[in-house]
Formats: sequence, C-alpha cells, structure tokens
Amino acid sequence: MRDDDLDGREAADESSEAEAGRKRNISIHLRVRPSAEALQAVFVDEDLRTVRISVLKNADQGYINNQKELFTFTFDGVFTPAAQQDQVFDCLAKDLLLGALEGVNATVFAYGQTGSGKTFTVTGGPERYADRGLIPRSIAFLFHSIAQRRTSLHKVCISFLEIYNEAGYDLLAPALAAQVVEDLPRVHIMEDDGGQLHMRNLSLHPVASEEEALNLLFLGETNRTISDTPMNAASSRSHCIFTLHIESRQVGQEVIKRAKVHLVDLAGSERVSKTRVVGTVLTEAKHINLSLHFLEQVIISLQERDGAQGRAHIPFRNSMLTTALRDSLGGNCRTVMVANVAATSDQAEETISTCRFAQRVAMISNTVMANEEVDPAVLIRLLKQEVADLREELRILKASPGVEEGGSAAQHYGDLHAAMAAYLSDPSPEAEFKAGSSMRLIRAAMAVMKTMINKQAPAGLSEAVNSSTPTGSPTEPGTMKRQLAELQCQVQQRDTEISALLGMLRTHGKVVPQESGQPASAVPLTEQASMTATVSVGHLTDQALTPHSAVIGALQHGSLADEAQLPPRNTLADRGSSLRYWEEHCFDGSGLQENRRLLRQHYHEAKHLGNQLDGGKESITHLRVQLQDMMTRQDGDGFLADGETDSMEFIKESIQKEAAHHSAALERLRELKPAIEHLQLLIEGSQRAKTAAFDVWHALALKISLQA
Ligand SMILES: Nc1ncnc2c1ncn2[C@@H]1O[C@H](COP(=O)(O)OP(=O)(O)OP(=O)(O)O)[C@@H](O)[C@H]1O
Repeated sequence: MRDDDLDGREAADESSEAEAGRKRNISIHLRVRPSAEALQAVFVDEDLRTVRISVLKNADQGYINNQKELFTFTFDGVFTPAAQQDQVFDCLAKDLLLGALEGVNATVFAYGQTGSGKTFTVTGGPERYADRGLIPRSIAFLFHSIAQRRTSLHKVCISFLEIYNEAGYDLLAPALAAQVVEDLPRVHIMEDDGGQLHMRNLSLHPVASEEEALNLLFLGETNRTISDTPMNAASSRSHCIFTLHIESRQVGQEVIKRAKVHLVDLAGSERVSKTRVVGTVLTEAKHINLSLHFLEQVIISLQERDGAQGRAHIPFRNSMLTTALRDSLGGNCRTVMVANVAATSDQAEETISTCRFAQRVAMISNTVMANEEVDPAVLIRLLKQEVADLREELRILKASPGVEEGGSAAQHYGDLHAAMAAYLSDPSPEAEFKAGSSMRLIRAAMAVMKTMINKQAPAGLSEAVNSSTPTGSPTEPGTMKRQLAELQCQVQQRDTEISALLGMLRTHGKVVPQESGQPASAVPLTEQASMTATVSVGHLTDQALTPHSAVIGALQHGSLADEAQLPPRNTLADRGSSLRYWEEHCFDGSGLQENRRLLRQHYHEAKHLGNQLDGGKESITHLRVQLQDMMTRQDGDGFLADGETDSMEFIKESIQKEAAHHSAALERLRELKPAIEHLQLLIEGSQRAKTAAFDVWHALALKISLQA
C-alpha cells in the first residue's frame, strides 16, 4: 500500500520537474522509544520500513480472548529504539535545511502519545551532549553550512511559539517572569490581504552564531519549564513551534531567498483518542488539547482534497495550531512527520492510533517552491546607478570632440581626464579606475587614456607609466625631450615638497643641517635636531593609509612638538630601538592604551559572563530534571510525598531566579559583543596608524640625521 504510494510519489516528482512548484507528499517516519520491556507487541523492520503491531482481540467486542490481531504499517523510514540522535537528524532534517538555504520552507513535526519521545526527538535529552535533538543540531548545521557558503549572505532569526489551550504564547519574550503559561505574552495570528499569515506579538530574534541561537533555545525551554505547573502539565498539552527564519542572497545579486523552518513538538496525542471514545470533545476541551482534534480534521480534509472526493474547504482556521501550520500542511513546504511511539504492549492501542494518523498524513501533498523575491532596496540602488551611468554617458557623448564644447560637458571631460591622470600616477598596485558599468563609459575612459598617452601625458604621471607607455617611438627626439622635461618637473616638485617639510620643521624651532650636494632648497639641521610627533590616535586612523600624507597632515596640524631630541644615529640605525625611542618621546599612545585596557576589561567580563551562563545552564538543567521527575511521579500516581509539593514550588522559584540571572547575563553579553568588536577595530586602526606614523618619522629622522 505505502510502496504504491511511494512509486506514485516518485512519478509525480519526476513529471513535475519542469513545473515551477513541485508536488511532494509529506514524508512519514516512525521512531520507537526504548523501553525496559523487550519488544513483544511491536516488530520493527528497518529494511522494509514497516512496523507490525500485534494486539489481543477485544473480548468485550465479542472476540475470543487471547486471539491476536496483526496490524502492519509502512513508513518512509523507521527508527528502532537503538537509533541515535545524529542518525535521526541526518535522515530527517539535513536536506530540509539545505533546501531552506535555497528558499524552500520546511517543517518537521513530532506526533505521538505523552512520553513517546517527541521532546527527546525535537529538542533532545537534557543531560548528554549526544542526546541533542533536531533543534540544536539544525542550528549547528545551519551555521556550519552558512560559514561554508562564502559567496552568499545570510540572515537568521529565531522565534519560539507555544500554543496552549488554543492560545499562542511567546517563549522568547524579553524580561520574562512568568509563573504560569498564561503570564507569557499572548500571540495572535493575523492574515493580510494577500493571505499571508503574521504572528502578532511573537518576538523575532536575529542571531549571528550557533551560540546565540542555542542560548535563545535554552531561554525558551526554561520559560516553558517555569510556566509548566503540576496542575496544568502544560508540556504534555502544549504545542511548541521553534522557527528558524532564513534569508539568503548571493553576493552581488538582488534576489533574496526566504524560508522558514518549523520544528514542532506537538502535545501528547492520546487525549484525542480518548476524546473520540468518550465523544465529549467540548467538555474535555477545558482540560485537554483540542487543537490535535482539529489537526486531524484538517488532515482528513486534505486527504479528501487530494483524493477522489476533491474537497475544497480545509478547516485550517478552526485552531491556532492548524492556522500556524497551514503552509506546512498542503501548502508550500517540505514537511516531515515523525510518529513517536512507545512500543510496550500496554500502549499498543495508542501506537496503532499514531500509525494510522501517520498513514493519513502521508496522503497529503504539498506544492514545493523556493520563495524568491527581488530586494526592493537593491533594485532601487541598481536603477539609480543605471540612471547615473546613462547621464554620465550622455555627458561624455556631448563632450566628445566635434559634438559640443558646452561648459558642463567639457567640465566632465576634464574630470574624466583628471581622474585618469590620478589613476595613472598612483604607484599603488591596488589603484583602481572606476569607469562605470557600461561599455560606452569604458570606451570613453580608454579614449581619454589614449589621448593622454599619445598627446600630452599629464604632470604627475609616474615614472613607471611614462617609461612603459607605448607613446609613439620613445626614441623620437620630441618624445624623449618631453619625458625629460616631465621628469625634471617631477624632481622639482619633490624638491619643493621636501623643502616645504623642512621649512615647517624650522619654523618649529629646529635647525636643519644642509647635506653637501643637497638642492639649494634643502634646509640645514643640527646633529641633535629632533622632532616629536604627538599624534592623536583617532586622527591617525585616516592618515595611516599613506605615510607621506600622514606626516604632511601631522606637520600641517602642528603636531610635531619641540621638546624631544632626535635620537643618536646608532639608535636610528636600529628600527627596534628607534621605535622604542619614538614611543617614549614622540608618540602619545594614551588613547590606544585606554582602548586596550577597555578591551581587556570587556574580555574579562565576557569570559566571566560565559562561565556564569554555563554554570547557570547547568543548575537550571539540574533543577528542571528534578522538577520533571516530580511531575512525572505526580502524573503517574497522583500524589507526592510529604513536603514534596513545597519542594516543587521551591525548585520552580529557583529556576525562575536562575533564569532571570541567565537572561540578564545574556543581555549583558549581547551588549558587550558589539563593544568588543568596535574596540578591536579601533585598536587595529590605531595600530596601523601608529606604524605608518612611525615609518614616516623614522624615514624623515634618518634623512635629517644623514644630512647633519
Ligand atoms: N530515543 C530515546 N532514547 C532515550 N530516551 C528517550 C528516548 N525517547 C524518549 N526518551 C526519554 O523518555 C522520556 C519521555 O520522553 P519525552 O519527554 O520526549 O516524551 P514526549 O512525547 O515529549 O512527552 P510529552 O508529550 O509529555 O511532552 C524522557 O525522559 C526522555 O528522555
């Protein structure tokens, strides 16, 4: 039966390859929880992907007692009790996450009776690292995949919704002090004119790393535990939807891919069957979860829609859960269901009921397509650029010889000429000439370059360019004369610069000795002449790019002070000694030191907070295990030993306090992170600027000392 379905499914997938949206059935997987009791009633065959459940025929219904009945169900995959969490993740979620990075929505939901292992599958066990469930593993995998994709940009946000008694609650609400689930902020689903659903009041948290995301998961889980009371045992009766909102874009492209990955831990399903047996859905609804009943209705309707009946109306709006999962069921989403079962013989009825539900779910098909859209902001930027390019082209066209000699056009032609001259004379190998993005602009720039090279190379054109430019024949007397004149002109310019610098030194009280054979413009300095570059670290950041401009800037701003002495020649000959001398006499490093001190302080605090978070997590986990243990015992036999109710209250209060500390520490850590990054950047910039300033000073000091 299921194999036929699978064949049909594959055929449908292939035939729809050419379509924009692909039809895919929801895939269903069975997971059997380990139990002390050996499997007697439930037989799992991993290879055949089947489960066989044997139950005693019911004597009340007229069957002969001790006679057995066998039920067989086929799944897309089955996990035996020995299956490990990584195996489950690899099989169920990995592909979905890769698809989500390409803009395809995904949902994994766990369904099954209370205690069957849904939370273990979705979130994981609280103690062992290897027991991490789908959510933490998805987070880790997602950030790992993002780190590997160097050509794309990604943004990840997280939300965590709890649905209890038909109302939605935000598990990640900031500054929470919830005693019961109802204390959490209420979330409402709104539908816009385009039929899109929006969760009002559900906080969306951007996360930049696995660690940040895991901290939020932990916070949500803790909030869930605190608001869980023995009276309402909300964890078994509430649904939790943890959602990763993923945005991806290839670098340089304007198409944004958006996807949501829902990881859903549904409430215990056994209450639904009980409700159906008793037949008093509305009365029971006060105590049990009604939305699973509506979920089942939706599944049946979808099954009818996709089958021969062709039913049109699907009652999604009947409950918050079905509304929230609308796209996951029969919409645009790749959906996987995990049917969790406890395989003990006393639970066989529930296991059959879960398997039957899964078979119905498997009949539902979704139309899967990537959610892509063009980022309007990028589009606007591109259009503006295009307009600017076109205007530029127009002006260049007008400025072309023989077209027009108008003022602004000629001016533009002049600008292009100047930009090209600056480019050609820039000795940096990283120098760039931005010609614009159109061929016409590039051609115009090339034409300007050709004119410059052929006719009149501009003053400032570097020696390298001059010597390598194929300007006519370099041996022509006219060309050579011209090049000689240019070189002389450049030498003259450099001389003037040096004399201006030395002149400034003199006006600051220095006597500069004249080196024999120096040009007349050079000014003499005495052997002991010195200079002090008292540099504001902040200002130097910009100047650091070119040492030459750095020193000119420093000189022009009068920041070469008078007091310190030029070091002796032997000190100057050694770079290390010069640097120490310079740091001692000429450099004001107080800003840099202050930033370093602050960074150390922040690091220290962040480390302390990290330890505090780890410790807090440990104790919360410990308390949660204790609390859950008491609640399970209370659920089992209905009462606790003397004093245990008080202990429960005490544990709850302790968790609450720890959670408040955890939340505050997390908040502070979030504040520190950008501050640390900013300080690191500042320090790096200052360090670069300092090195550049020292280089300039050292070169100049050496020169002065040689001239002496
Ligand atoms: N595959 C497994 N391996 C080890 N322990 C498991 C496994 N599945 C479940 N458990 C353990 O069984 C207990 C019940 O599991 P869990 O809480 O996940 O059930 P649940 O279906 O989520 O129940 P509820 O509906 O009440 O939330 C937990 O202590 C859990 O750690």
